Amino acid sequence: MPALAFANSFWETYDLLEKQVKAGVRKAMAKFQQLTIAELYADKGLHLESVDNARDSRMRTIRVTDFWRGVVLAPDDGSGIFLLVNVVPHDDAYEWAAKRVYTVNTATRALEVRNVVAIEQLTPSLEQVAANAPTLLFAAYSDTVLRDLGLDDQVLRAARAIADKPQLEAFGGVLPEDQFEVLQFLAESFTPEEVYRDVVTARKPADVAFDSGDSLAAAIVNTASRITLVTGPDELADILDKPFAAWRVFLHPSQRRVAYRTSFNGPAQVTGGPGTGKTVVALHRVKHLLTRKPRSRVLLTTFTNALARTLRENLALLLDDDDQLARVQVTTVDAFANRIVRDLTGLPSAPIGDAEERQLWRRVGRMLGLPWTEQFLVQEFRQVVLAQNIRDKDEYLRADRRGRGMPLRPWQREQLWAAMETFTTELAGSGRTTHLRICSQAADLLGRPNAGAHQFDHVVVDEAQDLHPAQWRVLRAAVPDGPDDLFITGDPHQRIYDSRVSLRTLGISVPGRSARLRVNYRSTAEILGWSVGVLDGTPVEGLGGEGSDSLVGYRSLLHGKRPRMAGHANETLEIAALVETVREWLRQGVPLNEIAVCTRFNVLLDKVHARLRAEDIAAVWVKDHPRSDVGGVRLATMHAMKGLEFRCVAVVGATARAIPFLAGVTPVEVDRQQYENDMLKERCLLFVACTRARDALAVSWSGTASPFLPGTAGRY
Ligand SMILES: Nc1ncnc2c1ncn2[C@@H]1O[C@H](COP(=O)(O)OP(=O)(O)OP(=O)(O)O)[C@@H](O)[C@H]1O
Repeated sequence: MPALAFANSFWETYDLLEKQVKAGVRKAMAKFQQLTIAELYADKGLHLESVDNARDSRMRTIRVTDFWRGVVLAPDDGSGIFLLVNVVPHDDAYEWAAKRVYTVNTATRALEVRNVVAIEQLTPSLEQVAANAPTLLFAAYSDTVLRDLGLDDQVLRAARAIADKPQLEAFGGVLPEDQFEVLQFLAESFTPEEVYRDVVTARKPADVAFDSGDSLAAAIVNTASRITLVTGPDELADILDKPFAAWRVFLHPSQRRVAYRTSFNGPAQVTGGPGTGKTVVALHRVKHLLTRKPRSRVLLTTFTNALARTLRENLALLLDDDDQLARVQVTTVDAFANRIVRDLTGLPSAPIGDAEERQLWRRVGRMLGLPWTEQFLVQEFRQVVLAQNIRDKDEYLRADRRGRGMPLRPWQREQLWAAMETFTTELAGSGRTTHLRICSQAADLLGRPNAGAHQFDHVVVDEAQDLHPAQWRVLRAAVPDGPDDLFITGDPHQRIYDSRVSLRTLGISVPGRSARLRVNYRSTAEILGWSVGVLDGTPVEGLGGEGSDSLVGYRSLLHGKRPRMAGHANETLEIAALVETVREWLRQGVPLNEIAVCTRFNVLLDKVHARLRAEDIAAVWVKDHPRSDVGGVRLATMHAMKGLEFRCVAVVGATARAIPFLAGVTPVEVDRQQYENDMLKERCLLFVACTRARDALAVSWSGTASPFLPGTAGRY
């Protein structure tokens, strides 16, 4: 009986097909499981036939409906594996199929596809331009080096004619996938050794027929990152009927390598820019850990309750197994700490919010006649006392205040310690506490000998960049030291709260066990390029607090329109223009719940809400946690956009007064270091908001534009 495999190019179109066409695909696919190869060719309804003038003699088409055809690569190696590569309208199918050639990469041994006709047509004109180009992108590499990385004759000739990165990107869509990726890495200045390690070796599947020759069947098995092989009839029905989420099936080799690595001999870390699939990797890692040990328990944490809910839904999609699901607890660190304190002390805790905490500090400052602002007091308490788990005055007087720019004399420290005691006494008097103090208490409780039952076998941490040392202490205490204890994902470029950590000093050391993801699966290259400009190359401290992190090699394979920037004379006109933008997206068929509008503050968001309602456009607040199928444009502050994604995003009110919001930034003359941190936080906040957009991004302001918007300095 023949077997079936699906290429990712198929899923890209399948999801968009109408119901009746999908039914046609299902019916045709079922035949591949019921008939012999001879019967398939003889079947009248299927019309399995060769393609005239095809450059790849294995190309076939099948009939899906009167109007749609499937494109299939037929086996020529006696294996009987048919690869479904696309579903295309009838008239286009033959042309599409005729131009494509599938080959086996000489280095990765994976199956790749190229538009051979386009490469043949484009290369001579590129060569003409290249003859006069001052420099060529790959001039530094010899043919031998490029061939060792898997380039074949045709791609080598094309690569020799490419002058710069935009040309490479424009050409990319027609080049074989692995070879294109090798060229992209080289273009980003990775050494050939690094490219070999990150692209070629990364693709080497651990447990399959890697060296089993050039047969189509072996290559299909070796291409797990782009092809899924169907192993049984139930599986076929399952994958065709469920809404298809590519991330469940196709992992990029760099994602698969970390998610499914058998074991890490201690804490491991995955970083990467927005949309590189860190959350996807965290979910797959959970799956791996649960599968490896039948009774193991996993704690999976993220930053907000809304993100925890989405993680739970996605995990259920990925695991599809109630026993496994029951062994995972998905929560935020704060909620977990709260539960531990309640369970182990029998006492409920009542944390106050940030605004109340600031208010209390203001009262304490006034009561004691202190010269410092409440912002300074909050920061000193969080970044020195709670961060270092300081319990008494002597410890505070000796404390290392590295990272705090304003030096303090001993008598000032005495004064501050008295303020901290007043703060905690006031809190205790009203029966309240703070989230971070609950975390400190939970970490202590988990460290006691009788707490083993509350610990987990593995802890997986998503959105790790904003965790405070007290929160890290809870996570460290939630799992015994050892192999696969902590798996951490995060992006230091998305740090939007003021938490600085040194993971090593907290007993979480990752050297030799860290990986970086570089391919963005969410946004178009146009949105990404513009958003990276918001950061303006400002250096960013690494996730664990040691050294800096960078976005070198960070890229998207998708293309679309450039982000739209618009300044307006006043806010009313800006909101009117926003309504037009939203209407335009709706006219293009974008569903309401795939559109988000975000602002720095709630005041403007309220105005947007009122105006959308007046225009009969449904809108809901992200903070109300609407279910994903609830209609309505999503409204959120920039902070609430963390971790989310939408097809279209409008960032409104990006003015010089809102971003950076100087009232929240420590004045440079008070503390230069804190000023720089605060300013970076503001940049990162705008970066986070803009990188939530998949297809379209519109940024607007009234009055003077935010200085962080690339290309708009001082614009009205
Ligand atoms: N291998 C993959 N194949 C297809 N889609 C993928 C893959 N990996 C990730 N994605 C998609 O890319 C998008 C971003 O993934 P994810 O949310 O995991 O990224 P992230 O790095 O956690 O993002 P951020 O840091 O911005 O929150 C999601 O829509 C996800 O489904």
